[in-house]
Amino acid sequence: MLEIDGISKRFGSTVALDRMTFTVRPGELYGFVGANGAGKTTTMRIALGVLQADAGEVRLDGRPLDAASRRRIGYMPEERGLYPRMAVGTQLRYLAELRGRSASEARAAAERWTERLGLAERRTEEVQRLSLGNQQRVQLAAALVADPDVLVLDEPFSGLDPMAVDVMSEVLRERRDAGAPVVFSSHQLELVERLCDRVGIVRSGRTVAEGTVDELREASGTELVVVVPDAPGGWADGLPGVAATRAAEGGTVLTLADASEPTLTGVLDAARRTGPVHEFRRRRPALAEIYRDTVADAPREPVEPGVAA
Ligand SMILES: Nc1ncnc2c1ncn2[C@@H]1O[C@H](COP(=O)(O)OP(=O)(O)OP(=O)(O)O)[C@@H](O)[C@H]1O
Repeated sequence: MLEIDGISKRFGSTVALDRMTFTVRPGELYGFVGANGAGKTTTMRIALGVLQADAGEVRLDGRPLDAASRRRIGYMPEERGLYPRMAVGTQLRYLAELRGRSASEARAAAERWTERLGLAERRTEEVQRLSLGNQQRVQLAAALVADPDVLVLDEPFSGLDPMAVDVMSEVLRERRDAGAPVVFSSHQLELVERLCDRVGIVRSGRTVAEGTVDELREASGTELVVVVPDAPGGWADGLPGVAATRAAEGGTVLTLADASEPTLTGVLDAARRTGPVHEFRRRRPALAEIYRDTVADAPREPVEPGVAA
């Protein structure tokens, strides 16, 4: 389990992190999302010991991280720190050996991961001669080659072609299924929604919402889609428990102030009085919408871990 507990970090007068807190559990794929400059890379760098926090603690399996436990983490940095002139295979073997693997283990792991990530033909090529997407595959191989217990990946999907996105997704799921905590940052919210068990939304260096996408949906309020073709405009305005209405999704979308049984029954009865009801369902907002709403009205104080804002 990887715990980021109340990490703060300033760069001069810039507050990059302000009590950043979240936990990635074993066997969990955790999506770390937030605007440019929200503090994702800084958090990951601190977790890997590349940067020092001003306050707070990072723990792995309950113990503060030290040099030895950091070696258990496979890290894919945003700045993609590979040696440009080294051949792919040599580089991967070198990184595996640096992390304590024997020469034969390192060779086997480099072969396995280059094979798996579609890089077998590129093993003898210099990294700098590869396309950016292929360099990124090598970077993922570099994070995996020493068989880490935890994966921390900074925007691993950016710039990948659809096939590479599929391979990356599959590898992350596999590591998760093998019991590793896996955390990655991304601006591709559809992908995060599809892939992640839990999501942390950060703003201005703090976690402002956290949970499964369904929990975040629940916390973002209830909307109903009602399609009543014969209804006059404004048919749902002012119904008890209805905070707002708008025309969308081929009918009327009602934002409920409360999603209680009487409110739902009242809306359904009102809809029926206008004529046939073609659709009556709860709307499921996409993560991108929840994200926009959450970031727009984020609270000033951070939420308790595990509680969606
Ligand atoms: N080395 C540094 N020196 C000064 N300021 C920094 C440094 N690194 C980060 N910052 C600042 O800290 C804040 C958080 O940056 P960070 O890179 O962690 O954000 P991010 O969420 O990863 O953004 P992005 O989505 O653009 O990658 C920003 O205001 C950034 O300008």
